[in-house]
Amino acid sequence: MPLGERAGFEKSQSRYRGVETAFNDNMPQLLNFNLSTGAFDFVVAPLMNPSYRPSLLEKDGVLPFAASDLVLSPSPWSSHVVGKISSWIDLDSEDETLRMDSETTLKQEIAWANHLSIQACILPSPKGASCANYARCVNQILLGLNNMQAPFVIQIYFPIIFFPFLFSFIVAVLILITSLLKLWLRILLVKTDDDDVMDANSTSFIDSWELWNAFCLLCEHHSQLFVALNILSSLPSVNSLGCWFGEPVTAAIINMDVSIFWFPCDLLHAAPMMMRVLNGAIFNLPVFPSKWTGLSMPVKVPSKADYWVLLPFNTVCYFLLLYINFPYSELSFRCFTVVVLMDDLVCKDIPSGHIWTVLVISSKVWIPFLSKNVELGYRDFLQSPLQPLMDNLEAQTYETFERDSKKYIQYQRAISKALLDRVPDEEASAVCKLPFAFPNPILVLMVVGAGHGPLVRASLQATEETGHKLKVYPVEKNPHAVVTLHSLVKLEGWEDIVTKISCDMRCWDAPEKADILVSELLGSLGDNELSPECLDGAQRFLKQDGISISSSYVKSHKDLVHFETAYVVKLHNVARLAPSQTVFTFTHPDYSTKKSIQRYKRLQFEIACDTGSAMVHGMFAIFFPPKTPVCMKPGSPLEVHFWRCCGSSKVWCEWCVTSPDSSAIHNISGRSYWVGL
Ligand SMILES: C[S@@+](CC[C@H](N)C(=O)[O-])C[C@H]1O[C@@H](n2cnc3c(N)ncnc32)[C@H](O)[C@@H]1O
Repeated sequence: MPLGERAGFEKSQSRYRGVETAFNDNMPQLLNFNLSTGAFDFVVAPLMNPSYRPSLLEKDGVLPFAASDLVLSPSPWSSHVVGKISSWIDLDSEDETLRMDSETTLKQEIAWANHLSIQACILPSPKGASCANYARCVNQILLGLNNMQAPFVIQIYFPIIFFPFLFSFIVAVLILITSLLKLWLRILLVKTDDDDVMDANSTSFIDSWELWNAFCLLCEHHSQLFVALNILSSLPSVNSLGCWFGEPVTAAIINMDVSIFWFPCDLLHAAPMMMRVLNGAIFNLPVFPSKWTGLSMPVKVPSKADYWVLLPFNTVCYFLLLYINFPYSELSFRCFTVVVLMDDLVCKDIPSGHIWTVLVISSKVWIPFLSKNVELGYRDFLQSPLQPLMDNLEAQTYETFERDSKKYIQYQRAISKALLDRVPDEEASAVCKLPFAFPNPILVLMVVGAGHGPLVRASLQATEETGHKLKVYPVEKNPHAVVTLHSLVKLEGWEDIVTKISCDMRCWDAPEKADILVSELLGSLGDNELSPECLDGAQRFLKQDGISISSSYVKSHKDLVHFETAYVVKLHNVARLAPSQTVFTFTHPDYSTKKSIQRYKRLQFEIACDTGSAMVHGMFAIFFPPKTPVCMKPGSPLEVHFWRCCGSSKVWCEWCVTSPDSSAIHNISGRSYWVGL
């Protein structure tokens, strides 16, 4: 269930705005006051009286600690309230009474939030660098939340069988139960080199990411634990900010007073001026004094469509930004949404225009970027790579390939160029002008691994574009795909031009040689669909001066078995710590006699010093995980070794890390992950 209901928006939490309030016993009034204008969708409210201390109970008998749950029906609790855990709690305090009070209060507040079916609670920031006891209690709570879920589900499924009419009720309850309470840990985003930010009781610096990482490790990276970044008036370096993009950041709490704005990064230099112009001219918003825009802070959002958030700082109220980082969001790039989080007392001092600024910007800026994006369902989802040589792909897989229209456009362009290279325009037109019947030269093109035929279509479209004539041989070893190919040829009336070949390209006895050999066997790693093996087998029927498309490619980028396997994954929630590097290169055709398709490469990745500490969980475009994540200290390089090994029935990779520390060699002899020949 989303935090609030907002008409006209697609359903993703990224659209919702909240306002932070002081404790108020009268929750209906609090909601009415803060949500009635439509500016906010939910409140971030303390659930317990801040004066409550368990140790004082016996003396003063301070009960009840909160208002009755019945003041609201379950639905508003769940969709309009985020719980704010008491900020005074300090579970790592030297003071035993405070520590014990903190633990009891934390557990009571979470249990109360859970009872109210609240979706999320914001936990206060750890008070110092040492947070082991805090993390231990949070981990216990998270474990308890999970355990609470199972019996409910069993009880609920049971009557569905016998009482189908209860279905709608049951679905509603199931939704509540399956949306487990999430915990957002507030972390102050501080610069590692910021002299002002010191551990309260020692001289050591508190690195925000290290603090979060330590907490998260202690909680075993629990999936219900998120980070809410509290951005202060000075930002860490862009590189160290990048580390957060690999973390489950659900919110950023920002001290600021007016507005935020988005700019494509190439407008960055003009940003402060543009911000004023756009505010006034396009969005019809208040134009703020230039001294505010001068304070703008660019936050780089490292994504495909790099966008920047500009944050004019002035500590009056808090703005909370939620990542649009949900796998099913329809937005095609990573971005933030605006959630205003401010104390309602402070709120009174802020002209309403400022709130409207946030409202209008957040509604207008999102809409142009909405797009149906086929990759969204695959984000951050680890998939075992396909083995199209050994296995026969399913129809659905071909359909997924075919949705990548950009790929086929690029192929069509390459084929057009190859056609022009083989028969330049002048030559073709000279042939046409001859007085006697002398046919245009007909080029031979072979699509090896044709699948359902999208590359055959791209080839024929290229002939229309260039006016050249072609004879096409699609070669496909998957008999099911050949059936589809057959129908396509018939349906399109290509029988005179296209001759289907149903066999493995490595053993096909071609009736003639090809001018152009087209293939798409790269996979995510360049060679994991075994293009070197297949194309070496196919180059027999490419003319000596023929053209291969693609012609060269590089390896760009369980227990034991799962950590010795490469995965296909559309990485989205990721911090890219260093630029990608070339690993292996293959060239086609390759007539050298002493060639080997085994490879070895050692690579060093330099990570910018101002990145701070970081954790490496994997490498390359196809994801190779190290068995144990590699902890990087500022300034130390990552050294990895990579081997491509070939046997008589399989091809596999082995890899290891040798710096900053040495790992074992992964996947030795292809014991866990290999590609069958
Ligand atoms: C990645 S798919 C590409 C399919 C199609 N060209 C496309 O773009 O949709 C690779 C195709 O090559 C076929 N293939 C793989 N190895 C082959 C071989 N040795 N001989 C013939 N076909 C092969 C697979 O069956 C599969 O259909």
